[in-house]
Amino acid sequence: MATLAELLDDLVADVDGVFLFSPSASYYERFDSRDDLVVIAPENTVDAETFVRLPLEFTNVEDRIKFGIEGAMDENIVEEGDTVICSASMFDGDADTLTRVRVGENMRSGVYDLIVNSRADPNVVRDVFEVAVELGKKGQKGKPVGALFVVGDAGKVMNKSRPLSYNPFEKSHVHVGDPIVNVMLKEFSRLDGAFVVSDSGKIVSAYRYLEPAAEGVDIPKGLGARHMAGGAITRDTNAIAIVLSESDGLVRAFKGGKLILEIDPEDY
Ligand SMILES: Nc1ncnc2c1ncn2[C@@H]1O[C@H](COP(=O)(O)OP(=O)(O)OP(=O)(O)O)[C@@H](O)[C@H]1O
Ligand SMILES: [Mn+2]
Repeated sequence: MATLAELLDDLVADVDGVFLFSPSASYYERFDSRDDLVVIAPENTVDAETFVRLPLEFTNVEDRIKFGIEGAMDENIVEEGDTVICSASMFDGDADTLTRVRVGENMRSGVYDLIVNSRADPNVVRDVFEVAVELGKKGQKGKPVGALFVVGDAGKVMNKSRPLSYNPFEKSHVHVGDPIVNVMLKEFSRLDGAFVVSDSGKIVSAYRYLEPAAEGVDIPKGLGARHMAGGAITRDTNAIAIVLSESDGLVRAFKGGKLILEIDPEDY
């Protein structure tokens, strides 16, 4: 029979990295001599040599860990096949959880890059992405719907688009992330055109017909006008586009005129 300490030894044996999620200074100092230490936190308050930024609140520890590992992959700190031990706090206070994780290429969803390296606020990108995923999962009244969200650089996006109908958000000051707004976005997704969202998350307009220049846009063949317009506007402006396809149900994101993420909402 193994003792508890032996079981823990097995858990942490032969790891390629030790990932500390938001460690306190005193906890961090206890590890000081290791050179495979990675701190993953909103800010590098412990002055760690290797640091990955976590720009969002994650109450769910699994989501936090997945997001942090994807960030570490993006920064070339770990790669597929590596095994890391993650230390995190699940309840209040200091680290209370150790998890052994094998890094897989399937963890590189593109979501970290999208959220961290976009012009708009990371929380705004996350909220819009989640609305698109939820819409993709449930559809609208059981039927599949498509939707196009253009996020960030809203002034320029407005200049490169025109209204298809009156803008229901004209005089309102509503922001993505409000539960009521998410209901409105889902409701309006049945209507034509794009939603335009500002860097700070204000919904600037619905019903926008995008008219970006399409030259130099590198979008996979087979995608239609919604995806082309969404992709092209991100080359013409510093916005990103998050697109839910009505026909194949996938959520895609575009940045700089390129497809950077493609996920099935059912798997997310
Ligand atoms: N330039 C545009 N700006 C904003 N919305 C557009 C534009 N072009 C198309 N759309 C919207 O996309 C909808 C679907 O068009 P289309 O089928 O050509 O796109 P798609 O890329 O094939 O998307 P899906 O996979 O959802 O069918 C249109 O009904 C319209 O609401
Ligand atoms: Mn289509």
